[in-house]
Amino acid sequence: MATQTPPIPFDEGADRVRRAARDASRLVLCLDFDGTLAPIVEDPEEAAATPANEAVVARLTADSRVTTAVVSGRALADVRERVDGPDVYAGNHGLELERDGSVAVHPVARNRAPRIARLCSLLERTVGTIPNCRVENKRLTGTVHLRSVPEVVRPVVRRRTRAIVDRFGGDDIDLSPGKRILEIGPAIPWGKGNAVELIEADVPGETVSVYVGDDVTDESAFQAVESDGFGIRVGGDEPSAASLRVGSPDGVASTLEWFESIGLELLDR
Ligand SMILES: O=P(O)(O)OC[C@H]1O[C@H](O[C@H]2O[C@H](CO)[C@@H](O)[C@H](O)[C@H]2O)[C@H](O)[C@@H](O)[C@@H]1O
Repeated sequence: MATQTPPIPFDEGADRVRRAARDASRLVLCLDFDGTLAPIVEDPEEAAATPANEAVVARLTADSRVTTAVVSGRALADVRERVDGPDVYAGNHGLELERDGSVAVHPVARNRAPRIARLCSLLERTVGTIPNCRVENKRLTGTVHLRSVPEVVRPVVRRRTRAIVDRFGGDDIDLSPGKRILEIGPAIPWGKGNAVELIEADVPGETVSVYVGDDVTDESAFQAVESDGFGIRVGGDEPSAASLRVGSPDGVASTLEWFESIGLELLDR
């Protein structure tokens, strides 16, 4: 596990980013969706990127020196509907990756998809009947949403979900936390960080990589970029593998605009 220290505000670390950009000829920009491009909302169906984020991602994608990727915990098909046009999409926390028009799916995750489907249907019939508890079947992973469940009831949902996943998932399926969610997925050592490494490997020349995200599953991606780039965490100064932070999806838009107006100018200087 990488050292986790409190990230510093992006503005305070911008000089380091400037120096790294001068040594590079290309920018790899990987972006999480919920809580990063899109503000967190009660109903996951209603989540949408802010207009400023949508616009700046489109402008950066149009620049030939930039590779943009959206790397989400949502199913690839879902996140694709929500953000238009990046060069690469990664869905289900990196288990599916769309590059150059073709989609690669982690083979173990593909094999375990029927188990996930079975678990999601069991969960729908059990915790899913608790008012405001929603089960999202994302094919390769599943999510139990707690955000709208009254606080006193959440421990019951957690307990029942854990019992079902232990009983019917065994050693093959993991349960992990997220922002007011429980994520069910194949127990394999693969996450967003692995997807980011594959994306970086496709880009030739000297690159500077940036990953922006807000949740625990983004930590492996911060780790992947921090050796020769920058993790930017959306949120407060809780310890993270990211060295930099911004406060909100509006702060993400300002930071992406900084890359557009200042960062790109410095490439190859
Ligand atoms: O990796 P991400 O793109 O950030 O996806 C992580 C999960 O995001 C969604 O849930 C989160 O956002 C919802 C809408 O704002 C919110 O209601 C929920 O409480 C958050 O945890 C999505 O629904 C999940 O499938 C993703 O895994």
